[in-house]
Amino acid sequence: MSILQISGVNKSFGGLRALSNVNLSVEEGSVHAVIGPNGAGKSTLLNCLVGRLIPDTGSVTFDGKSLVGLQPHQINQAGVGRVFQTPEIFGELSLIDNVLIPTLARRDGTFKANTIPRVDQQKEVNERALQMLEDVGLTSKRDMIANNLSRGDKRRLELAMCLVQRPKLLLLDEPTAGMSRADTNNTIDLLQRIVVGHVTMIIIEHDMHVVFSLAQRITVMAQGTPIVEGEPDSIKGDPRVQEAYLGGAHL
Ligand SMILES: Nc1ncnc2c1ncn2[C@@H]1O[C@H](COP(=O)(O)OP(=O)(O)OP(=O)(O)O)[C@@H](O)[C@H]1O
Repeated sequence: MSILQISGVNKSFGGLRALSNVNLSVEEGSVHAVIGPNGAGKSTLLNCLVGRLIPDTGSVTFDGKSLVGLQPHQINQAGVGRVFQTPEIFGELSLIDNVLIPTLARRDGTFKANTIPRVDQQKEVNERALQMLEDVGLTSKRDMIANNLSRGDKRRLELAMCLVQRPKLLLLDEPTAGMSRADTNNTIDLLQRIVVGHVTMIIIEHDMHVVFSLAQRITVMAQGTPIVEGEPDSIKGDPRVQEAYLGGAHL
């Protein structure tokens, strides 16, 4: 059963057509990668899903509900979580407070900063936030100020902030960009452990090692439109994909 249906989506910036008649369906519980060369429209598509951009035409239906025209926070409340390339964390706060904030936001539907101390005393919320830090391997740093974390740990923290809200769909934009091979492999392990099989995920990624380690289905975009879709093995050998990547050097 599909949880996300994108139909006939177009998006232009002035005279530049960034998305052209995009149709994409994502199966509930799957990991779906969207790949393609630079400028293919991947980030534009993701931005249309999270409400940062509004498609010029077309529909985006998530869990039976239209997302087009909703504000980013409304889309988040509908169950779509996202981790983008630049971690969006509260840099001056401790890790545990960073995770408590979205826990609270999800629970009450609103967030008020002055409720943090009160919530801190609530066992259930606290335990959930602590468990989340444990899941991403940051328990020992729970009282550190988030700004002092390494780049990789900031991404782990943002993933925790996202997952603690129990999204039905998780969007990841290049989760391993700029990471060493060791950090990349750690991230793959982490995602396999706490996301794959638990949450439907769309991942945009240039690193094919990451894509083929995680994805069950892959859509290849080029010049704003999906050109091929299929299971990883069929994508690897598809000549249209090789061509889109100028000889297939990335694959
Ligand atoms: N806000 C914007 N204003 C004008 N043009 C834009 C804007 N955002 C994206 N574009 C253009 O739209 C096209 C698609 O860009 P997009 O960032 O979606 O591609 P991408 O596949 O994510 O590329 P990359 O892998 O390099 O991140 C590109 O030609 C880009 O220059």
